[in-house]
Amino acid sequence: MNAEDITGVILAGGRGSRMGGSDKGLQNFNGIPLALHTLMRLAPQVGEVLINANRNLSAYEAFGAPVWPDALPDFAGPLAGFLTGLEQCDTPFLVTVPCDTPRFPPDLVARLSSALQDQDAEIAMAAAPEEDGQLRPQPVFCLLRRELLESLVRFTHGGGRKIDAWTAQHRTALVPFDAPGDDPQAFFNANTLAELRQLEQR
Ligand SMILES: Nc1nc2c(ncn2[C@@H]2O[C@H](COP(=O)(O)OP(=O)(O)OP(=O)(O)O)[C@@H](O)[C@H]2O)c(=O)[nH]1
Ligand SMILES: [Mg+2]
Repeated sequence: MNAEDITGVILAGGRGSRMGGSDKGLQNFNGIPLALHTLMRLAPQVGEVLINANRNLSAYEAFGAPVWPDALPDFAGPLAGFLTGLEQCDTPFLVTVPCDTPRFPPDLVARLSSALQDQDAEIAMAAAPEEDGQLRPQPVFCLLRRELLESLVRFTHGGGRKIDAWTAQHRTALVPFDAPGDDPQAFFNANTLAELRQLEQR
């Protein structure tokens, strides 16, 4: 699989309620808006990048990538961002990355792609250790075949909102990021401003 066959979508469409309702993707991380930091880390791994945001669209447009809001109303959750990404994706594959996990692996997409191909899967989902050291699925980090659009339209229009409930309907490869040399904190995300400041210091 070539990077050119993959579109990356940055999920920045949430409410940010644990950050006082602020637009998380526009919060600074080491002086750079989180969504722009994510864009710079993701761009070398894929052919194209889209930003999925629901507020302050012109601020996101200034980062230089196309910006698409959710078609589903009322902040339906990250799966709404998967749907937006698949709808706008012109490549055979889409990879989803949230805007609030600034240390995600620089080889994220390469490892998801290898697993998807090796296991002939429809979806490859990252799994990584959390603060307690336990390896857990990281459902917002998924590589998807574009053909899954129809399935996701059906699922979301039927009221489905949970990523893992949808991915369970498809052949999903779980891809561990806990090898020696992997940053054990790569998948730590910032839900609060305090967590964001902690991530900066690491
Ligand atoms: N497109 C889209 N993305 C969302 C939505 N809700 C959450 N996300 C994204 O999913 C990822 C994980 O979400 P959370 O950590 O819960 O972020 P959040 O919803 O902004 O924050 P909280 O309101 O504090 O839960 C983030 O990248 C969010 O931008 C939504 O309704 N639509
Ligand atoms: Mg949320």
